[in-house]
Amino acid sequence: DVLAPRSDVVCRNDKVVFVHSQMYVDLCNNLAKVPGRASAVHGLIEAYGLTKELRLVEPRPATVAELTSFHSTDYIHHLRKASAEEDEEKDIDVSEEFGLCYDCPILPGVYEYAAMVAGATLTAAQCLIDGECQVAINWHGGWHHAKKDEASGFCYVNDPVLAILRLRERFSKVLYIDLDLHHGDGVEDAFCCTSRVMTLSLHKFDTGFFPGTGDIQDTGMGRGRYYTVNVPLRDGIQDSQYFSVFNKVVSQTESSYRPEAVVLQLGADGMSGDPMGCFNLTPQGLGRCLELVLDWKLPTLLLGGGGYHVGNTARCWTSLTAQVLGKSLPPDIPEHEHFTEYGPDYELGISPGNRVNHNSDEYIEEVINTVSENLAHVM
Ligand SMILES: CN(c1ccc(C(=O)NO)cc1)S(=O)(=O)c1ccc(-c2ccccn2)s1
Ligand SMILES: [Zn+2]
Repeated sequence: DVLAPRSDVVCRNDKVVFVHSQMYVDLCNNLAKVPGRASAVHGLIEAYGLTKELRLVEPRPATVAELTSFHSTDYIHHLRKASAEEDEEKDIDVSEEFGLCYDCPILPGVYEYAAMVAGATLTAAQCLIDGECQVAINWHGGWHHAKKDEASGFCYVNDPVLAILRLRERFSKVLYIDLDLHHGDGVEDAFCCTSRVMTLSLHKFDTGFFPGTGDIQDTGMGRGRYYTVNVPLRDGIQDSQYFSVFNKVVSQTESSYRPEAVVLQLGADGMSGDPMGCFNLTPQGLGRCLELVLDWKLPTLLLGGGGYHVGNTARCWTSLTAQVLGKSLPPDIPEHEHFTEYGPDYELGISPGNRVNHNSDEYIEEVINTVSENLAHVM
């Protein structure tokens, strides 16, 4: 049965679902941490003619009931109330209650934004459950730090958790893979005590680096022991080493866990040139990771996440969208509304920087061996 899909969800349509509407892009443009990124991403995907190859599905906002399938009612009600208040009425609420301050300020309309992002990710997950597609994409989702009752790290609602909970209604085992520069702590916390969801995160792990969790010995608790996998990495890692550790760890994870569906968070803040300035990856490196997951032919949900160089994030997610479609793209950025974002080279490719790599081969070897020993307990 190696070739047979592992679940009885037969995909009736091989079109890739791409959740999109202009209103959704506008909302994300204005309220996400990276203003204007949403339209740059969509603009480049459209400029390369990929939207014609995709099945565009309009998002709808998540309901309170859907949001509170993970988040607390108090938190969601507070978010909705605070979001609705006009500036002048609102006493300057810098209370740290619910984490709504500093990195996650209460901006007018932030509730509508968060509910729409969550609704978009749930729309994508539903298409997979209904067998409408094998791959569904929401590049404006992937907000992996939000906790049950707390906004965190630019994340107000944890849409990956909501999607996994929805997928679990249909699939007995769901694998979550997080390739953002930062540890996917909110998703790990949500599922650390269950073996029904396996969370695997490759991320930078270093003293004082946000969020500070995700060390290699954090492997889950109780029935979830060994179903949390953390791959802590250092600054400067490049595609080849990154894919090498990804390939070894994720292949062993898939063969031992045998998931029925996959959620893949593809935050682009590990790209060379990102203002975070940590990893030294290119879209080719993430693309090799994506290829490995797509080869499993499982229902797969692709999400975005971080990515603070607008042009490079659009380059990355456009390249990955083309890869899902099996299309190769011409190297020169097509003329379009956001063309100036791509200067001075105006090319699709991103080259690695010549930065110091703090991941020795010995370190990588040791990480792989430790993770492999832990995975031996997974059945
Ligand atoms: C709130 N922080 C986060 C949280 C989450 C992310 C993220 O991308 N998570 O996936 C990024 C920064 S933070 O304190 O580390 C930072 C805020 C601003 C940062 C920054 C801004 C410009 C250049 C480098 N770093 S880091
Ligand atoms: Zn990040």
